[in-house]
Amino acid sequence: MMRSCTAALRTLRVLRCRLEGAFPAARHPVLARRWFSTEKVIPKDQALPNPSWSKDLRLLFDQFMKKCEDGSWERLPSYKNSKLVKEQLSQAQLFTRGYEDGLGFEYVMFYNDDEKRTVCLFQGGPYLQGVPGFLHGGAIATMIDATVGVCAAIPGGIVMTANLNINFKRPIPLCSVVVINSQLDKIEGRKLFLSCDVRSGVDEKILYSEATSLFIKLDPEKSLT
Ligand SMILES: CCCCCCCC/C=C\CCCCCCCC(=O)SCCNC(=O)CCNC(=O)[C@H](O)C(C)(C)COP(=O)(O)OP(=O)(O)OC[C@H]1O[C@@H](n2cnc3c(N)ncnc32)[C@H](O)[C@@H]1OP(=O)(O)O
Repeated sequence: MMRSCTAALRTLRVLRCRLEGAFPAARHPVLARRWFSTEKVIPKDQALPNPSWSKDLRLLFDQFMKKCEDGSWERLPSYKNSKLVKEQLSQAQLFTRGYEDGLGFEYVMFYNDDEKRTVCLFQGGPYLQGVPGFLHGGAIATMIDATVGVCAAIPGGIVMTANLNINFKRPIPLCSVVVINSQLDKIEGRKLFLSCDVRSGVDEKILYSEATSLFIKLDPEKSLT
């Protein structure tokens, strides 16, 4: 128990350093002011099991938590709100965290720094339906964008999606679990190129989608609008 608490605290410290390293306040004054909160209240980490998680999602979560034990993988915490919420738009919250447990996007991401890979375990709930019984393509695109976005933001700092190219190969059944596996392929100046695939959870036999993306590191000298 004591050992796992110490390990958890260590992981938290590492994550905090990473986050601060990824987004030093000086890098992009406008976004940095918006994203960093000085509040003392500790928000709830949403990237942890809740009762809506299926057996498969829990199983995969447990397998990845095991991979975290030797430090090669890290679980990435995830929160509903940023500082922007309180200061500029009281109702703003992260798009993927806006639903009640189990109804929308249930997911957790893991990062491997050596391999520059991010894996997202994702269970899309009933409010994400497109064709009856299947996930909406926009919901799939959202989770692909979020996964490759994190994979780009950890080494790249403040980035935005410039291009996202998706091939939808098979429909994803609603409420099933998929594994989104993304990697950083190349960096050229401010451009980060990433690729990703989406496969069925646990057995990974079905290839649902494949994507490539381009993220651009924001230029602190340029205005976003
Ligand atoms: C362990 C630690 C834990 C860490 C946890 C991390 C937490 C992470 C937190 C958060 C992660 C994020 C996860 C969310 C992900 C969601 C992201 C989104 O949904 S973003 C919204 C949609 N995207 C937009 O709205 C952009 C709109 N576009 C723009 O604002 C601009 O076009 C922008 C910023 C992308 C680029 O503009 P410029 O002015 O800075 O740059 P220019 O000069 O135009 O381009 C730079 C180079 O890129 C090429 N380029 C630009 N766009 C291109 C395109 N579409 N295709 C090909 N090349 C392009 C250009 O040709 C140029 O190339 P040459 O340097 O000349 O070689």
